[in-house]
Amino acid sequence: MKTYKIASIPGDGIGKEVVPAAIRVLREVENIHGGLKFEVSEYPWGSEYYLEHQQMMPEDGLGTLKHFDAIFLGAVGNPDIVPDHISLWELLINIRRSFEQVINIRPARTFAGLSSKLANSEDFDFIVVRENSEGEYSEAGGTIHQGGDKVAIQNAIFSRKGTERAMKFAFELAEQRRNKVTSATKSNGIYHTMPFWDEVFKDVSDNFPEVQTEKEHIDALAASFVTRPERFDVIVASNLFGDILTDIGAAIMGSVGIAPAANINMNGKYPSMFEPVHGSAPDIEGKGMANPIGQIWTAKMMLDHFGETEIADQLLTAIESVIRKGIVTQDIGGKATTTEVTDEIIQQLAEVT
Ligand SMILES: NC(=O)C1=CN([C@@H]2O[C@H](COP(=O)(O)OP(=O)(O)OC[C@H]3O[C@@H](n4cnc5c(N)ncnc54)[C@H](O)[C@@H]3O)[C@@H](O)[C@H]2O)C=CC1
Ligand SMILES: CC(=O)C(=O)O
Ligand SMILES: [K+]
Ligand SMILES: [Mn+2]
Repeated sequence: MKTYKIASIPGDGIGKEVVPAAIRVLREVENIHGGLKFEVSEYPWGSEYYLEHQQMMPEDGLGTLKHFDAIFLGAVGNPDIVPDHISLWELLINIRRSFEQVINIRPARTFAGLSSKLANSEDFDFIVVRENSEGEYSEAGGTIHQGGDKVAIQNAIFSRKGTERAMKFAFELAEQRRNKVTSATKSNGIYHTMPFWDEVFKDVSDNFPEVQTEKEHIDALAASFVTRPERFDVIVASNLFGDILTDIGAAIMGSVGIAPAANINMNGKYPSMFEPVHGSAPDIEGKGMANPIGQIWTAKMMLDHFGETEIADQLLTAIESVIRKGIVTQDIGGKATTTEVTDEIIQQLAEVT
């Protein structure tokens, strides 16, 4: 029996609805597989925890998480009670940085039976590799003066090490796919960091002569995601560009509610963290309407990460068949509740295996 220790952090809002749903699916994975066990420990960290303790997680929270095989997180953010930059930086971004989860992998693709928000869209299947440790998401900077004189400075940080690492990851991923990498740049408007980004891209691409490359400015690239998503294979992007592109990728699939993501630690020192692209969706919290597919597909990525690829593929097949049957939540055109979709995925999983 192989046992995986998972730290579950539902977080805020619909995170508290979709994480338990995905854990139920993982329980079915255990049943079907027979040789796998998930030891799940749940931590109630988030904005409500902050109200009580003035911090998003306990002082030794990272020490607690460190010993797990993976972290399975929903979403963080309840802007009514904690400012977003505090809640995200103290929990989500703190874990990403402290645990050196330097790459964020975010796939997007069409599914049979799921009508993309694009009219007459062709099939597409791409993965955004988002640099996850530096870039525009940075604490470097500050404010001076107050009121009308107030000035805010925010520095973007691009190291050769971090940039090269993300690009190399993207090329290696492309080699296992369709051999194409697109670089998201903006070297026409951002004077220092983006020409540097282009320079590193050129250097890394020289080591992968068989991979086709292109670079596109982020504005045009964002438009291409909408007009011609079928032409992409792997896209490598900085932290902010990758963040924005992956919400577009999710939107053209049909909904941000189905997009998965994996925050990958590459040096083996700390666990990786699996959390969907979407946030805590306060507008639909508590209504039973949250699409659980993003979180469940994220669980599939966690299974892949563990090397349990066969059952992971079966889980994706189960998700696909539920989409095809149209037993889906409102965001993708159905009437089903979070629980009904989850029940159906569990049932399909039993049937496909
Ligand atoms: N990784 C994380 O934990 C993230 C956290 N956030 C935080 O979440 C809060 C809300 O942020 P928003 O910008 O509104 O982004 P959001 O992704 O939470 O919501 C955007 C829209 O998508 C819908 N949506 C999201 N997930 C859905 C699902 N599973 N099923 C159906 N509909 C879904 C929401 O109802 C909303 O209309 C903020 O506090 C924000 O900082 C936002 C993005 C990522
Ligand atoms: C914070 C956020 O939106 C993200 O990391 O995707
Ligand atoms: K999330
Ligand atoms: Mn985002």
